[in-house]
Amino acid sequence: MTLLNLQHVQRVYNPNSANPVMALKDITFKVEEGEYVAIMGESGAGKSTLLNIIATLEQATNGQAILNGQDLRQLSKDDAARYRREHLGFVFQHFNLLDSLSNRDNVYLPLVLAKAPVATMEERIKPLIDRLRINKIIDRFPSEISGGQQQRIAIARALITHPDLLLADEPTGALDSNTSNEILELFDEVNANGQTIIMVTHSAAAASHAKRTLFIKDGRIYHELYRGDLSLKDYQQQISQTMMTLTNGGE
Ligand SMILES: Nc1ncnc2c1ncn2[C@@H]1O[C@H](COP(=O)(O)OP(=O)(O)OP(=O)(O)O)[C@@H](O)[C@H]1O
Repeated sequence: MTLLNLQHVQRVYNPNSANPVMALKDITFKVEEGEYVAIMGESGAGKSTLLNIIATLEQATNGQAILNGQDLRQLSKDDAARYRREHLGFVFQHFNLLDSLSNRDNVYLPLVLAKAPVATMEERIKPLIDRLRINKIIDRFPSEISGGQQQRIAIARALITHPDLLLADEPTGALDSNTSNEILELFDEVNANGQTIIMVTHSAAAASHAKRTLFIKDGRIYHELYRGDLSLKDYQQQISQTMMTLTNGGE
């Protein structure tokens, strides 16, 4: 089933000024339930703008953005905030955990905001503690654990609402390569469990874990690669080559 359907999405910043910026010119693609899609492109290509539109943080100026049957352009600001809480999970480059809360309370936070009963929180955290291997750190504080461990807690926080879609923005950008690999393997497992993931990244190594990579250039989809049966290494090489061609202005 199609989870996300973007049709001819455009996003113009400062449309009435002397210098309007067309951050997205014409973006059309679909994401099926259970897919794992990476989005790559040079700085300024429009990746964050695209992610913000899918995340209901911004609205498309033109075109259609439909997520799980909901037309995102129809959402008011309040509706969008609720929609985000109930349907989307977020993982960021810098983890964005609250230092004053224990790791457990950080994971509970989206359910606290949704006024879920404590029993639901306790029931939902259990499989996450096992799956994300955070049992030893769950009752510490974010300042007492490593970056990779903080990202595990952030992933648990993103998954505890059972989101339709997990959005990750450079999730390994602040981690060393070994820890990045651990987090990417975790994303693989989360996806293998059926979770749909869209990840924005500058890293070919990170993108190679996704089953499909979309390349954005100047606000348009420039190219698309499927991993198919390729090994991680070969796929990563293909992604790097495509990025190089894109950066050099090739067709
Ligand atoms: N609020 C804004 N007002 C005006 N222009 C903006 C705004 N946000 C982004 N832009 C412009 O829109 C274009 C796309 O920006 P965007 O942040 O989506 O790119 P990006 O691919 O995410 O870049 P990076 O990899 O550096 O984060 C750029 O030209 C940027 O300067």
